Amino acid sequence: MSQQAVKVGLIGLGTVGQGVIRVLQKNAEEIARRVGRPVQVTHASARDLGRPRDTDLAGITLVADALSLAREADIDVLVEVVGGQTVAKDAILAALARGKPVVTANKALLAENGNGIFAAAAEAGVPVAFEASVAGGIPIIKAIREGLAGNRIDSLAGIINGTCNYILSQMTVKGQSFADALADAQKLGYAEADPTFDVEGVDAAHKLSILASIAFGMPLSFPAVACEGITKVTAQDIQIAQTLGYRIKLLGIAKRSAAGVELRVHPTLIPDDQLLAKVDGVLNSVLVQGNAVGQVGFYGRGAGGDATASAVVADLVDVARGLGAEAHRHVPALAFQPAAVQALNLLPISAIESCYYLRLRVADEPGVLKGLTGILAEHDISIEAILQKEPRGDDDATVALITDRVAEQRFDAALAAIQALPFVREGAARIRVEHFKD
Ligand SMILES: NC(=O)c1ccc[n+]([C@@H]2O[C@H](COP(=O)([O-])OP(=O)(O)OC[C@H]3O[C@@H](n4cnc5c(N)ncnc54)[C@H](O)[C@@H]3O)[C@@H](O)[C@H]2O)c1
Ligand SMILES: N[C@@H](CCO)C(=O)O
Ligand code: NA
Repeated sequence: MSQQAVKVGLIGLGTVGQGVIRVLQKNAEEIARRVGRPVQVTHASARDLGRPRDTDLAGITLVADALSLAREADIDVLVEVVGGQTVAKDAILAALARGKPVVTANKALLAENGNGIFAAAAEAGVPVAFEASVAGGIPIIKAIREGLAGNRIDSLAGIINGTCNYILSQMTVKGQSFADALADAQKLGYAEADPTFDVEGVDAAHKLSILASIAFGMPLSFPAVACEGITKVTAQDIQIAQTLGYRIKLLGIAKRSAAGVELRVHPTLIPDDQLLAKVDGVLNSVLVQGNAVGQVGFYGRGAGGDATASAVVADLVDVARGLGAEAHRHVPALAFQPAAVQALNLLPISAIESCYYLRLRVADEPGVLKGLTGILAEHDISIEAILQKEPRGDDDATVALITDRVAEQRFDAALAAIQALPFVREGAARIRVEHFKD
């Protein structure tokens, strides 16, 4: 067994980059036993090389810029944990062009540019590994691509943004404000460089497009993901949902049926006795429905330096074991052979069916419930639960209800008619409701 180390070039020495160095150092012996030889970061590049860091950089050659590292350094594999589009993409393509495999945690880059990057990797005959890009430390990519390869996957759904789950959990359990919970998530290293990607659902949409591709064998289709974040979820809705027996979570959902594929990210009420409702803090969880295995669930830390590094290092182990192997021996990037990846019919959100939570501010006067239920009945929408709260201080009351399943278009038509009622005030909240099999 050759003892020459596998030489890793690392670009980005932030939360994840430093985690990768720590995990490779901490578990060096176990990793060498798994690979057959040591795996070491030999070159690294950061925007500010002089910045003091807690991580031990002894023995690592610091290179002034990321592109030089990718192009010129004597490395066997490039790890990209810079984030963003420009430098990350140029460095990855430069490494691939030189026949170097790549490991990346960059879901934004893959969601936007993955089809081109995977084509370049196929051309170069080397892998691009991306386990850390979805659900942090949970080995969800490997599980879907390899562990569930015997199934036709019909759907998947899950909590795939740690920052949003942390914020919603803190608001629900500790009564913390949205702004304070977000600031904590940033301090803990969970949030993206631009946290609007997290709270507006964009990061979850990036991840969902990656999961859908490897589950259904379709090209990355990020622009087709219907995306709503958590910025409009209020403490009042969280509290009413709890009273009705639900928790609010940001979910990513991908489903395929004869009609086509639905891809959506949005806040969702989930019955509080179901698995996903109990996943709190930075934890992520993904449920996958396969036609042979049934439902499989995955659960673990979705963000943070060491948890994400766990996935990056697992990819490094895979890549290191396969160095020099013929290209056809690599697991295909999108789980299906490139020629078998097929564009599928993507459904607009208006065609999608779900149950709805609706919360309204209404005048405290007789006939309100009759007016509301009348309009829902006219649109053939049944009500599962309804709750009325007397006014406190001002003249308005609150009505909240949960509907049966209905197509979005029909629900929106009913909502427009409800909002036109003279006793309904501005500021309705409407959140989708999903029930999962445990
Ligand atoms: N933090 C997490 O929990 C987490 C989890 C999964 C995936 N990711 C992904 O991992 C990547 C890195 O995230 P992070 O949280 O470590 O971010 P970060 O901001 O902590 O680190 C990024 C580092 O890259 C450096 N950098 C920026 N431009 C550079 C350049 N041109 N050359 C060299 N270095 C440069 C920055 O100075 C920073 O230190 C992102 O793609 C992110 O989406 C993060
Ligand atoms: N910002 C991301 C990092 C992990 O991908 C999250 O909060 O889930
Ligand atoms: Na993962």
